[in-house]
Amino acid sequence: MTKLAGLSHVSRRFGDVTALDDVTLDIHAGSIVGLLGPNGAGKTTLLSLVQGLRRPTQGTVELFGGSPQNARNRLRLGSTPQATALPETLRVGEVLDFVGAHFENPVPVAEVLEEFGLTELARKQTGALSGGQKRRVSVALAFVGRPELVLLDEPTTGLDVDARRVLWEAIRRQHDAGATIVITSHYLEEIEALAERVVVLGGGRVLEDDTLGNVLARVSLRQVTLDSPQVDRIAGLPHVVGHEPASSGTTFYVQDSDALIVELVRTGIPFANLTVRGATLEEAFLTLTDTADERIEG
Ligand SMILES: Nc1ncnc2c1ncn2[C@@H]1O[C@H](COP(=O)(O)OP(=O)(O)OP(=O)(O)O)[C@@H](O)[C@H]1O
Repeated sequence: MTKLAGLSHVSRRFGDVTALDDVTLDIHAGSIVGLLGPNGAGKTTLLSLVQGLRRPTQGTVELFGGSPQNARNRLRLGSTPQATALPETLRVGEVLDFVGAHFENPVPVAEVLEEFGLTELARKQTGALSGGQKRRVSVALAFVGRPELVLLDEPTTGLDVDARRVLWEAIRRQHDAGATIVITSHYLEEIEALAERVVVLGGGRVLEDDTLGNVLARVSLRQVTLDSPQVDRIAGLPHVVGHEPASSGTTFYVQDSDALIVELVRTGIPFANLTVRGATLEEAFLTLTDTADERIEG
């Protein structure tokens, strides 16, 4: 497997804030890596180090076998700029042309427009685009230079479901054509739709780094909601990984709901109004990262 980028024992601090804490991670050619984590987990900081926009406080970052600060290495990398960074008075086609001119062998503008469903918008000034349209232009820009590695930071935030799916299909086609992709997202369904490997960041640390299937299996929790005067005692039982107040009673996140109920009966803890349902992946993932935060803080 060819290593395209890597972080070795990387920490990055901003004053008192530790955005990344001893992160070691390699990105190999041919994969789509999903980078997940709650707000402030360190995802954007990690991408900015790989892009050479920031330097690590400790540890080393490598891009195509060299330094991310090396301009020749950066030419082999594509990334989404912030939507607000688009020059407002230029037309969509002109922006794609302008960015393409920085690369040796750019994709023809008409082809990029077609691939990302932007043909109709080619003559529109970017300042007149909707938020979702700007996002699509930003993602298209990442692919203009035929990059080997593409970093997509929350590419579909603010898009409706249909627009999101159109972008996912384009990203998948680009991957099939040879691009290696790192994508950050708050949307688990996005990571599920695209990623083969999942890295979960929390509090600046790598909490999980595994195949999509294995990570999903680990975060597949069930929710048991009930009324009880002894919430703390239930929270301390085996299988319970988290709990929070519900509209009626308390919801406990558990790996094995049957085992919890057996345990409730065995210990004689009083309870009423019990319901069980599968946790959504979003809920399961947040519980996983919250639990890890408590572990790190505690
Ligand atoms: N330039 C900066 N100056 C000070 N603190 C920063 C800076 N950039 C990031 N941080 C802090 O570092 C931590 C990680 O931020 P980062 O933006 O990498 O997280 P993230 O996972 O991308 O979050 P989000 O999902 O909200 O975009 C946060 O606590 C953030 O406040």
